[in-house]
Amino acid sequence: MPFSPEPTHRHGAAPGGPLATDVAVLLCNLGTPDAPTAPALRRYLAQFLADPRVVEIPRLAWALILHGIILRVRPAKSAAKYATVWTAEGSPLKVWTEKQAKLLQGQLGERGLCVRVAHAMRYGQPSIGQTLDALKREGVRRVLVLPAYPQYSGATTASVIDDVSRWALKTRHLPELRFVNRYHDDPTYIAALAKTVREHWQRDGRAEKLVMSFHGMPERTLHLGDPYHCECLKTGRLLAEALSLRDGEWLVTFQSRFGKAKWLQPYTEPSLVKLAQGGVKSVDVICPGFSADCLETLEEINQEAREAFLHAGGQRFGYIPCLNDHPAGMRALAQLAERHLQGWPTDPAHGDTLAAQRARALAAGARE
Ligand SMILES: C=CC1=C(C)c2cc3[nH]c(cc4nc(cc5[nH]c(cc1n2)c(C)c5CCC(=O)O)C(CCC(=O)O)=C4C)c(C)c3C=C
Ligand SMILES: [Fe+2]
Ligand SMILES: [Fe+2]
Repeated sequence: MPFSPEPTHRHGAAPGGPLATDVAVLLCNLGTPDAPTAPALRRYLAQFLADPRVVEIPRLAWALILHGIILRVRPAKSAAKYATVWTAEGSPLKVWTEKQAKLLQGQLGERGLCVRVAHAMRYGQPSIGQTLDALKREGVRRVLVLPAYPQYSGATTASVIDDVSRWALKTRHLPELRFVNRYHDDPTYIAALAKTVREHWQRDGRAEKLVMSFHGMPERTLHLGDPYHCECLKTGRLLAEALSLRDGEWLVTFQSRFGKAKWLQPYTEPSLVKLAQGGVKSVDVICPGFSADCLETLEEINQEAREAFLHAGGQRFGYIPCLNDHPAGMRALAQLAERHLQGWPTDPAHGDTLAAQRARALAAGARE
């Protein structure tokens, strides 16, 4: 049978027919509101910020602050920001994540791997539990969970694993499960980032400094043993090495501070302002911790931080987009998945497993 990387043929959820593979990759991202409106933001933030992995303060006190203050004020403010980056197809994070799942399916197919790729969101839709249920119904018996976070943190990666575990607690016949915890130092990921920087330099010229801005975390999580900070610094160092940058030509900063506590430093926007005030005229900014452009990169960096840098005397602010659907970034994800799929039956010749045969028999029975 000719091999097709298309998810609609034997290797995907063919309408009316079962899968020829019982192996799936589940690409998980954070999730995003359904609409750039205050009610949609309230639903999204209520779920996101109630996660004890995200806000680690005693539950009762936090519930009072969250419902008494934050969910009354923040939804409208955040909705206005989302409105500035919203596209015809929806939130950028959703659009990129869907596209990445499709491309990953194709890339794995081209590598001769017969797997089903699906995507899910930790907060909002499609949820991780509902997607795992759907995969099971299609005959999937093995799932590689791939959180789209290069650097591990309790707030992101572990929270995805929590959610899969919550689904597992109420599921009788569990699939085999594997998890990718991190890929912050993966050479193909670093090379992909370096490629996007070089492409930017070729197109727009090279700035005096390369600022690598990562999403922040409360500083206390570092002292409690969260590896996130160290992994961001390692990604930064490896990217600088890949670009042959010298000390002083690059820096790592942390953005998106939330709440009053001290977060990881240096903070992105104040650093950019300090650079401009110190006479730096041009910067390039990349956000290597985000696998896809989203509110935090498009609005906070490419709008707010840009304005702050220019206002403080900077003259040129180059924004380098996230890996999104860049072929080099997709190759990195495909290679990562391939490595973690080792030993599972992904060969098309072996794709017609007992599970798939059983699913087909069931489907045939159901049609009669
Ligand atoms: C990439 C890694 C991320 C880490 C680490 C992270 C930690 C973290 N985030 C918040 C609070 C908010 N984050 C918000 C948006 C947001 N965060 C990430 C990624 C990480 N967060 C992404 C990709 C996005 C964008 C989502 C989108 O829809 O585009 C928001 C919502 C927006 C807003 O109201 O400002 C909040 C809130 C905390 C508290 C935290 C660590 C403890
Ligand atoms: Fe966040
Ligand atoms: Fe933000």
